[in-house]
Amino acid sequence: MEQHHGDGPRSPVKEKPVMSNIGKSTNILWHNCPIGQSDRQKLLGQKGCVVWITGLSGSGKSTLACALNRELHYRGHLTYVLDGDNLRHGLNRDLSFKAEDRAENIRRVGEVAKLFADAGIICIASLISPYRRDRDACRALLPDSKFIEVFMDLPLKICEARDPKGLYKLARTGKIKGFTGIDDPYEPPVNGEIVIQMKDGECPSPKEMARQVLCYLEENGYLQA
Ligand SMILES: Nc1ncnc2c1ncn2[C@@H]1O[C@H](COP(=O)(O)OS(=O)(=O)O)[C@@H](OP(=O)(O)O)[C@H]1O
Ligand SMILES: Nc1ncnc2c1ncn2[C@@H]1O[C@H](COP(=O)(O)OP(=O)(O)O)[C@@H](O)[C@H]1O
Repeated sequence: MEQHHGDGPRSPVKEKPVMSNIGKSTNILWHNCPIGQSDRQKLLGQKGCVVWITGLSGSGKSTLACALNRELHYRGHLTYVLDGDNLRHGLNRDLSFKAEDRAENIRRVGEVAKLFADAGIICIASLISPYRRDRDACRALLPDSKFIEVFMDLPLKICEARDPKGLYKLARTGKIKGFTGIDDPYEPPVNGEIVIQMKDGECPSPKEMARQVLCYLEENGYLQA
């Protein structure tokens, strides 16, 4: 992040630094390093960005994240996967599934993803991220088309039939409350960059889904510095 992110004006060089107040942090100063994002991108031969995969539980988010990660890795690109389920084992272990905790979950992951993108890495984030407002807030953190939203547009019926963790069954019998798609909302993206859909009643294979995203990255210049 080479630009100044404070509330106040940019600190003039060799003049008294201008302190900022951000949230509960008072008297803080943005420090710029001489090696920046463009230097790291040149080193890596790619553009740092965030591929944000959203969709219902069981829609294939993690499957796509892993398949895309593999394809990019074998083509020599540096990637990192941020998976909602995994992050809830650590960074986000204090968060529940109520709306405000989901919002905080997405905010934190958005900020982490922004750091990865700034590092020049192709960051693949796969989270249900059910609220449009929370996803849009992440998009706003990543200007210049660095936020690529991928919607897993699979019907609830398919996701529920897969039910690899048995969670839909628990939700249907009331043993899990507030389960996305059952008794908690999911707001689909309106203008996302990529939509993964069934074709002729068939779900694309993991490799096909990954190729769809890969083509987008290639066509839009992310796979070169
Ligand atoms: N109530 C409820 N609703 C939805 N999902 C639930 C819930 N309780 C547990 N799980 C499990 O948590 C995984 C989703 O975590 P996320 O961090 O991606 O969710 S969110 O973005 O904060 O909505 C999700 O993983 P995926 O199935 O991979 O989506 C579930 O395994
Ligand atoms: N394209 C696909 N075709 C067939 N099965 C899939 C596909 N994508 C995912 N699956 C299967 O569906 C289940 C849920 O996938 P997963 O990636 O865990 O979804 P999510 O991360 O959205 O919860 C898994 O059992 C997975 O193997």
